Order: sequence, then C-alpha cells, then structure tokens
Amino acid sequence: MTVQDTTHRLRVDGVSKSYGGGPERVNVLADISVDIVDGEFVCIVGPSGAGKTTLLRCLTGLMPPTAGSISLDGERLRGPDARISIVFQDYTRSLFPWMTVSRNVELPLQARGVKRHVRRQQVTRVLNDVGLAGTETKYPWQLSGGMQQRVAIARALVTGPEVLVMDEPFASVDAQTRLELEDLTLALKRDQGVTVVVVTHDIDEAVYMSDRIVVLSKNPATVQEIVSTHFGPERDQFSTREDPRFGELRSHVLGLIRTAQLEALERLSQ
Ligand SMILES: Nc1ncnc2c1ncn2[C@@H]1O[C@H](COP(=O)(O)OP(=O)(O)OP(=O)(O)O)[C@@H](O)[C@H]1O
Repeated sequence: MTVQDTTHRLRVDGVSKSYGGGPERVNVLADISVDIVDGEFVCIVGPSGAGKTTLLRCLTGLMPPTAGSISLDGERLRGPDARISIVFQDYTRSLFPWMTVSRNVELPLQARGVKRHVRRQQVTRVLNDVGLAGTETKYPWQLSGGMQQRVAIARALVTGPEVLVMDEPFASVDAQTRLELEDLTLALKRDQGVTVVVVTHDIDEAVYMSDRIVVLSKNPATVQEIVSTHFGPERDQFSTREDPRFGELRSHVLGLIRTAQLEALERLSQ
C-alpha cells in the first residue's frame, strides 16, 4: 500500500440509492461500503450505466443516499462540503468563458471571502502546481483542452481540499494529453497528500493511477471486488504499463466488468 496512514478519510457505509418511486423506481446502488484512507488514490470502475456517477454524487454530498451514510473524517456528510472538491469531465461547461483563467480559479476563494491579495497569491501558486504559470490573464477558450482541464483542476485544488473527486476527468482530451494529466494528478496527490477518487471507463488508467480499484456490478450496483494494485508511489507511463502485473490486473478487472455486464443482462431477461 502507498497510503500514508490508515485514517479513514472517506467512509461509504451501506449506501443504496434509488431514483423515482412506485413502478418507476430504479434501484441503482445496493449496500455499497468502501473505506477510503487518507492520501489514497481510488478509482471506481464498472459496466456502462452501472451507477458510478450516482455513487460519486452521493459521496460528494451532492445527492443524499436512499439508505446508508457517507462520512468524512468521522463526521456524517449531509451535503456538499468544503473539504471535498470535484472535477467534471466537461471543462467547457465547468469553466466560465468570459472570465480569465485567474478569475475562474479564484472563484471558490472569493465565495469564502478570502481577501483579494491572498486570492492572487493562491491562484499563482496553484497555477504553478498544475503547470500553467503565466496563463492568469488568458481566457479558457485561448487554451488547449488539456490546459483547460488543468484550469479546472487548479480551481478544485485552490482551496486545499482533503479529497479530490473526479468524474471521467480525462475523457474529453486526446490520448497524449490524457497520459500527461494522469501523471499530473499522481504528482499532485503525492506532493499535496490529497485523497483522490476518480470515476473512469478506462481500465488501463485505473490500473496505472490507483492504489485500489473499486469494481462495481450492475442492476443494482454492488461492490463486486476491491482490487489493490500494489504499485508504489512512483509510476511511469512506460515501465509501470510494461510491468507484467499491469497486464494481469487489467485482465482481471476487465474480466470482472465483463462478468458483471453479462449477469446484469441475464437479470434483465429473466
Ligand atoms: N437523475 C436520475 N433520475 C433517474 N435515473 C437516473 C438519474 N441519474 C441516473 N439515472 C439512472 O441510473 C443509472 C446509473 O446511472 P449513472 O450515470 O450513475 O451510471 P454510470 O455508471 O456513471 O454511467 P456511464 O457508464 O454511462 O458513465 C442509469 O440507469 C441511469 O439512467
């Protein structure tokens, strides 16, 4: 394990979630329990439509679970919490195009009443951390997709969150940029000690970045298996991916997802 200690940062305890009511009711999550420890990197994967985003919305307090609870540092979460920041897939919808990079990034600080000169210092620091030093006065549309997602990551980190939650964060960028953003996220996690939870469809990405991978089943989603990767904190896009354990883990996770998909289809046809 690469985790720094065994403090339970985020605890998902028996979470179930249904949408709708009566005959329209859909049970999406059923009795999900996961303890995420301080400084850990966890990816959530599963069949398409399993409920990954639903789980993420519950564990960030954006949506209450139907049953069970989420707690952060031992305290029950009852709504969005300043200690948890979120990065969404679509940076074009999360950044304000009429605001400069600097204005976009300082928004959460402004909302908390942080003084202007402190905001400016924090923005400069965090832009430097994400490799965007000197872009303060640019507008998002003047930057590449990968750079815009770095702005979104900077905005999520500027408040110094304990947990960074990302929903398919690199799905809208090209393959090369995706690898760069994976390494950036790993470096930020390592340097800042932030706990990271990522929902991804990309199994290779999950194996490359995670300490543990939560594999969900479907209809409803349960925790099928939690897979530990056992790679250390130092990862490399070439050597880690060429490690024979990488291929074994990828095949194992893919097999679990395929089985979950087939079982979900079988249940539907019964
Ligand atoms: N607000 C909602 N109201 C009703 N049903 C919903 C709502 N949001 C999601 N669902 C349903 O819940 C199920 C799980 O959706 P969710 O988006 O959480 O899955 P996902 O695993 O993230 O999907 P994908 O693999 O496409 O990213 C789907 O059947 C979806 O139609």
